[in-house]
Amino acid sequence: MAIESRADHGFSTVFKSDSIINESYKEHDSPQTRVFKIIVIGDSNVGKTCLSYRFCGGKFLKNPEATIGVDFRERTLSLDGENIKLQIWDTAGQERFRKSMVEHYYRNVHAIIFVYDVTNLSSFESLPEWIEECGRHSVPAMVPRILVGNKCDLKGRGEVPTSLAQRLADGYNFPLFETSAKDPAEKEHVDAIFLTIAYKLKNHKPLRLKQPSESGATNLPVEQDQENSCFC
Ligand SMILES: Nc1nc2c(ncn2[C@@H]2O[C@H](COP(=O)(O)OP(=O)(O)OP(=O)(O)O)[C@@H](O)[C@H]2O)c(=O)[nH]1
Repeated sequence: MAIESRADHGFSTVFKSDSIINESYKEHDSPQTRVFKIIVIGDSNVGKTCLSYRFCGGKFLKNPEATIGVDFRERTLSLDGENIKLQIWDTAGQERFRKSMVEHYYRNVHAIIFVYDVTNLSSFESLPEWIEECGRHSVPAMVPRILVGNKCDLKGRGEVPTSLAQRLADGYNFPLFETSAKDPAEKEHVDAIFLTIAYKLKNHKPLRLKQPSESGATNLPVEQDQENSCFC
């Protein structure tokens, strides 16, 4: 079953209905809750669905189906007394399942997670293409991007050495995480990846110098929209 997307996105598309709403969402969602959109990008089969499910549902999803378009999950966190809702867009890796959706993935995104499979060199070699795709969709440079190597439980059979991944991450100035959506011992590490992003976004205090023509006052800090925000 599918549900229509909300009108405030200004488009009509479908999401799968397996969205997982953290229990805390119902209890704590309030006008003060800040919502951040995070997209998870990478080749098919690298574990994007399993990673987002591990974070939002706390479990390893057995037998996931290939994502068609986008799966939508969310989890609300309470950070230093403030509610932060992370809206995770788990995107399709297969071109045929994503092409009509790509514009929607990147619109108003707050952070991007690029995923590769540590046992699959070609999924790692695809990363520059995924990163360039973001550039082509005008994602502002200040939107945080991170790199995640998944399936570390299979690391013995690994094809992508950490040193190689670190070089790529350094080249782009992205943080690198290696983890496993499958290994229960890595559950907290997966949480930590998303928490790192949440804190970064939470601590973002957008400022803009108001122009004299707007108010008569000068140098007053006010909220600005995402396009001009710095998340650093
Ligand atoms: N060993 C191991 N397998 C994993 C892990 N994460 C995912 N998998 C397996 O990898 C396969 C693909 O996982 P998905 O999460 O569906 O991959 P995806 O990137 O979302 O794939 P698309 O939806 O096609 O883009 C499944 O068989 C999962 O069980 C992991 O951390 N370790």
